[in-house]
Amino acid sequence: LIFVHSRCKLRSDMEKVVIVTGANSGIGLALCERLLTEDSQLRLCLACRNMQRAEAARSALLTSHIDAHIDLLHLDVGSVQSVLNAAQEIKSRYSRIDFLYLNAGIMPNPQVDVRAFFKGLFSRNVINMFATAEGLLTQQDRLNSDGLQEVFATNLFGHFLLIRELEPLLCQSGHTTRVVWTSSSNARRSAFSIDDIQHRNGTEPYSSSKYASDMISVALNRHKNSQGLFSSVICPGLVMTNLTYGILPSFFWTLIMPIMWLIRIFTNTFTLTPYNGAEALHWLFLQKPESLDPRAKYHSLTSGLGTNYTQPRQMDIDGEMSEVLFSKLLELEKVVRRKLNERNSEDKAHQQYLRDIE
Ligand SMILES: NC(=O)C1=CN([C@@H]2O[C@H](COP(=O)(O)OP(=O)(O)OC[C@H]3O[C@@H](n4cnc5c(N)ncnc54)[C@H](OP(=O)(O)O)[C@@H]3O)[C@@H](O)[C@H]2O)C=CC1
Ligand SMILES: CC(C)CCC[C@@H](C)[C@H]1CC[C@H]2C3=C(CC[C@]12C)[C@@]1(C)CCC(=O)[C@@H](C)[C@@H]1CC3
Repeated sequence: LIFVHSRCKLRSDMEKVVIVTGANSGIGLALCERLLTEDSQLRLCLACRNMQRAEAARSALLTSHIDAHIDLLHLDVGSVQSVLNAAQEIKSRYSRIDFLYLNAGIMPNPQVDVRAFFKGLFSRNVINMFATAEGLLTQQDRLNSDGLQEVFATNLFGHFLLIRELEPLLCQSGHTTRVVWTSSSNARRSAFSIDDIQHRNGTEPYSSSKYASDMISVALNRHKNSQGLFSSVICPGLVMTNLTYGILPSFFWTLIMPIMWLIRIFTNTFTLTPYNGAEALHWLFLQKPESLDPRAKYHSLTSGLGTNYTQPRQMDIDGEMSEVLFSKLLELEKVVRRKLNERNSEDKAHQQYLRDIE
């Protein structure tokens, strides 16, 4: 019995624990598929807001990886309460985390500036326009039920709060944990304002939130590397997923798809398939954290001949500003926790009142 027990313990010690947010579709799902192919011993946790889609994703993964150890976790990164509940659940399920992939993201109500597109098409900036969508895209954001801007809350703050809640697991002596943010080459310094971190007053909340995640990754490395937590950011390139299909009407995508494959010959950033887009996420899984550059964004790229590779590119980050953002997020965390406690006690009081008058 002791022998069996120690073998089981050995197996669970060797199993890497990997959590992926937004794992039920697109790049997140492709990453899960690639990780299971790389390491069949993984303990993989799909952290999703829609449990039906999460269940479907697990079934799809199990068809090609029959013995895989796949857990599901309910997590809506856009809701403070959901993040706190999910973190609690993670702490009760796992004794350590090896990789935390912060991949969930949204781009609501996107608008394409068609005039800017055609202007850009005949300019020297055309390749950059196709790689970053600079000057082409705006979005309409809204407040969520926590009173936060939805894009900021989903793409950045929910993930930040998750890291904060999981700190006891992520920062353990003698163990290294890797946090990987799915950022974007659409992240742009000029779209971000340190005086408006939620982007309440602009029309590029997506770009702002992704730039903020780049900065937070740099700040996390400064604060947490000594405690064994290493953070990286990636850009998957332009990938055809639910997010991109939401930008133009579907008939339009069908029309321009042959052109997209043609453009791919001239730019390596048109990775197009979720498998290709997950290249940098997969590549980071195989790297030693000490060998990584905390100020680099790792790009998934696909050559004209279809070869996938990962390339680091320096990010345009001001260290001082990333520290200020880090402090502002810590402040905001205090505020949302206080508000949530107040809301919960009001709810309790209301329920008590209802019971009393019954
Ligand atoms: N596609 C592209 O060209 C690029 C994508 N990215 C980034 O890649 C990441 C993955 O997107 P992609 O695969 O393209 O698009 P998908 O829409 O296919 O995937 C997004 C995933 O995030 C999940 N998600 C969204 N909101 C929440 C939430 N509040 N809580 C939990 N999960 C949530 C979605 O779940 P659900 O199914 O419930 O909506 C879905 O699983 C995003 O961060 C995106 O910004 C970056 C650069 C380029
Ligand atoms: C004739 C039409 C008006 C053509 C429109 C083309 C655009 C829809 C694409 C050109 C570059 C694309 C792009 C993205 C979305 C679709 C385009 C704007 C992204 C913004 C998708 C999400 C990201 O994070 C970026 C890295 C992508 C960059 C390129």
